[in-house]
Amino acid sequence: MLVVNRRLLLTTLSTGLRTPHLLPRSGIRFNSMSSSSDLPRVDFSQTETVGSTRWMRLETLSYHVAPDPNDASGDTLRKWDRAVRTTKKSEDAVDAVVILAILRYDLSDPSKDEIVCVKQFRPPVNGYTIELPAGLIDPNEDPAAAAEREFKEETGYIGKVLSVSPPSYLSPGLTNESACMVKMEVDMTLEHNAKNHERTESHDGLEGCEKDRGLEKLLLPKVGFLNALHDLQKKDGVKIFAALYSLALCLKVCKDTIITSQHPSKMFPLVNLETSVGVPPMEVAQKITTALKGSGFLILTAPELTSQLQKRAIRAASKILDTKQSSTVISHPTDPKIYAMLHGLDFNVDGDVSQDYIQDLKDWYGALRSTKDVLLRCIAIGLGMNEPDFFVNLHNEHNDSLRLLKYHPGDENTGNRCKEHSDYGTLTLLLTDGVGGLEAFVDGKWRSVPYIKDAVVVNIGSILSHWTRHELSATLHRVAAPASVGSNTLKKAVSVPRISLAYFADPNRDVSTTLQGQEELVGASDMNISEYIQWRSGGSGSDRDGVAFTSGEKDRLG
Ligand SMILES: O=C(O)CCC(=O)C(=O)O
Ligand SMILES: [Fe+2]
Repeated sequence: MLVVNRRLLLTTLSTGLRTPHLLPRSGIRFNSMSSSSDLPRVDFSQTETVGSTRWMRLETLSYHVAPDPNDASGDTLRKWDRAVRTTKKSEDAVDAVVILAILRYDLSDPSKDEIVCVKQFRPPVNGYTIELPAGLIDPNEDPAAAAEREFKEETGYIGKVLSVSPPSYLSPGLTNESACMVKMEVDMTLEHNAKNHERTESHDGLEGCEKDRGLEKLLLPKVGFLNALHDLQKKDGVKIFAALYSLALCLKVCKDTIITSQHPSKMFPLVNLETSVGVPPMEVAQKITTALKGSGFLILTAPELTSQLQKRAIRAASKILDTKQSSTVISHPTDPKIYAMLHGLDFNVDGDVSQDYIQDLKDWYGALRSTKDVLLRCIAIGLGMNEPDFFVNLHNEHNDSLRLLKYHPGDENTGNRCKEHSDYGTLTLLLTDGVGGLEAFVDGKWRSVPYIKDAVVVNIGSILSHWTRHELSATLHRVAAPASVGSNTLKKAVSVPRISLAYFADPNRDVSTTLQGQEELVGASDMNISEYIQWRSGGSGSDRDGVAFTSGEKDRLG
């Protein structure tokens, strides 16, 4: 978009230049005459060099600004300090190239692409940074050639230049340093690149200063790039180059836009939580609360619920549920499924299970735990409560459980794989392997809850519905199959096993099911949370003769 300087337009109008034949066809006016409308402008003849080293010069610039009618002094001269590279040949010469290089492993599958980054010690920030590969352009070298050379020096790969940007400015408040952004593609099926790939990160080609600074290449996935940067920042304390962070944000915004535009469901909206800590933006809180007041369901993406963690959790659940002769794995007495209930962070799984799978589930559980707190804050804010942490404080014992579920394959005669019920806690976060069947009873009909890759389903349980005087809905749901009454589920879905992981958030044990000043939860008079959960779930035994929904919820089912 072209931004037209308002002051320039006004000056143009008052000096009478608004005759139609002076206007370019686009209708945007340019003033090429030298007048006060050229201002502000630097007067380089007055530049003072304050200090200089081999590589850098500190200058104080003088620049003129337009007279300010409110400034009686009439002073139009201003000063600004800047750093200049001593290698710069002229005011407009480009100093450097910054390289966005994409490693292509499979030309038909861009989801496998990686972005080449470099980690190095940077004395000005007294720490390690993660940046794009970059380097100064040699005298008489063109930017594309400089990019190819620098890229090979820093990473060992041979890349093909796809585009070169106009000069862009790295920190224009501080320096006139400029760089062309060069986009490169690295074909990893080429022998040279494949060979170089086998070597470890710090490679032999580096010399002098680059070696001293411990420069090493880091290959980060293009899908989930922003999360990969956050992880590095959190775990290794690396400092992130601003251009790299903007690139990661743009990739994320594009991905969210594509997913949202493909999924415009009002009943089960897709919401991006945007943050995994603290207080979420008001707009997000409102979207979440509106959905949970409506269908009681929504589909959620959140920074901590990465695609990688989700894949690992599904695989771990599948492996654990396949463990032979494990007392942790229970056959459901009525539904065609097996399940395992894991409580707290010390998952106790009986049988021969790799600790790696237990760790995968612990990581998933940990990510859900912080996401749960942000969701509870969203709900408090969205309901207009004064205390955003009201619900969080009622959950600070973190009495959550993770139910791993595996549904057996069936055929067209198979009915419900999980019979209709409401969840009894406060919030449920559900991850599935994408096999269909989840249906919610909304506005008198069973409706399929869509599956969105890399997202989880969130729904409200009876306690939170009750605490909010049913402003939030504990909606009945089920995992249907073709023979379920009123089902939309296809035969294809039931012909394969189905894995899901339901994370149930329960409040602190000694909280009453009835918050002060409210009517009691139907059928649960005088129970604390422990007793109530016992009553609803049927205890910890395998007979599961609990209560699937409260009588009020049953009325809504009709
Ligand atoms: O497996 C599913 O998709 C849903 C499971 C469920 O609703 C539950 O276990 O409460
Ligand atoms: Fe459920």
